[in-house]
Amino acid sequence: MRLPGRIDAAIAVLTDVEERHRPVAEALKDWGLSHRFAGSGDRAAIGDLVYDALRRRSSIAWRMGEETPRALALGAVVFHWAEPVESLNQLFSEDRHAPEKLTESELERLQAASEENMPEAVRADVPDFAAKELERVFGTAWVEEAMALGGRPPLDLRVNVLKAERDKVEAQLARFDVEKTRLSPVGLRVPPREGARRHPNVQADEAYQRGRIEIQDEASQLAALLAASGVDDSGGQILDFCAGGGGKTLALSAALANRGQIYAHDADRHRLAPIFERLKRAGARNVQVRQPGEGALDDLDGRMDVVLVDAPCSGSGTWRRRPDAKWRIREDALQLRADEQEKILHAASRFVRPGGLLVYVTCSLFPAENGERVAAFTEAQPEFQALDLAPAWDKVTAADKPRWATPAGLVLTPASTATDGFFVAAMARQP
Ligand SMILES: C[S@@+](CC[C@H](N)C(=O)[O-])C[C@H]1O[C@@H](n2cnc3c(N)ncnc32)[C@H](O)[C@@H]1O
Repeated sequence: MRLPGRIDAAIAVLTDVEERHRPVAEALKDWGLSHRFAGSGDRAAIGDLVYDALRRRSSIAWRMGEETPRALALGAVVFHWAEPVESLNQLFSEDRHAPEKLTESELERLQAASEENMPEAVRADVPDFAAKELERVFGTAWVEEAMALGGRPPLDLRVNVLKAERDKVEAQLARFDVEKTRLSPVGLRVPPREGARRHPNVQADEAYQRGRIEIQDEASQLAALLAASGVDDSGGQILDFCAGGGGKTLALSAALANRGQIYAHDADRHRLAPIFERLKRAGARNVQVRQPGEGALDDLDGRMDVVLVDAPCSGSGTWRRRPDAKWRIREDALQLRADEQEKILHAASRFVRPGGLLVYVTCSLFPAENGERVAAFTEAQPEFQALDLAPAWDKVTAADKPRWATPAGLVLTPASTATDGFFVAAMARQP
């Protein structure tokens, strides 16, 4: 397929997403199944175009004067892939898979390159209520922070130090143009790709198959390292209360060098299911999986050095990877999330031993899910005190402290730390 056919396909996928309220990944998969002639390069390029159109949806719509799938796809190609608008109609006329030729008004809109007079809220490319939340954390820097949430993400890998060394894996994966991550001492990064170039399929690589690497954003790696720094080098006991598929559990296991004991728990046994295979591949031997159920954790009451709560959240920090979620989220869902987060914090806190740590993590940037939850929790349970993470940060990384660090928690963002958006806080229980 050439570019016109890919644009036409992107319009079809965006239409499916809009009209049937479908997640992008599913709509793309279906398109691939019903167009088997398209190669993997085509599918990746169509995916990139759809994702880029959604990442920049409000600013593209503003420049095009309409928010149709066609306007979004054309705008993404011209404004963000720097495709010269003058040659598009010629290309379209030479390709039978092309969309309809550009109208006069589309040509005019696509050629009027200026973003002058674009309102801040449009340039930020986030829903209005999110703009307010972001302004509460980042003040005047909120537009810059919001815009970075509309960029393309890198592909980050965590080197599993139980099985491999970072330098060696970096050399083995040199053909993927990997580089060492700046903050995480165990990370490698494939930088974001330009235009229709795609990221390598690292899961097919021997390094992945043999458990030497995991796919994990640098911010997640840091969150796990910060949590693990709450136990000493001889090991300790950590409860990963919301372990899901085990991303952070595996990172904790490696950070403890297979010493101590980690308990992986989740309220949803289906989410936990992949963990068994992943633990095996990673060679993690210090993890016990605790399936949910009445009394499943009773023996851990008041005994854990660290309890990690990687809470369910809006995911606003990961909008680069899931831009469709950015436009689907509703303001009233935030309150429901906040209530859920509060309940989980209280439920998890009973497992922290006196003198131990409750580490609270979200992949959100909204204060309603972050600092405010910590403040509400410590007010309700005064035997827990928010702990300044600065010393822990210095223990896990040689990098400077992040820009958005306060004694109540660290905020990592695409703009300030070149990671996904993450919040990490620690609360110490009185000895
Ligand atoms: C952000 S995800 C966890 C991701 C995981 N830690 C990782 O690194 O791959 C949040 C998880 O919290 C779980 N969860 C939701 N409510 C819970 C509850 N009340 N108790 C424990 N886990 C819960 C969800 O099932 C979900 O797997």
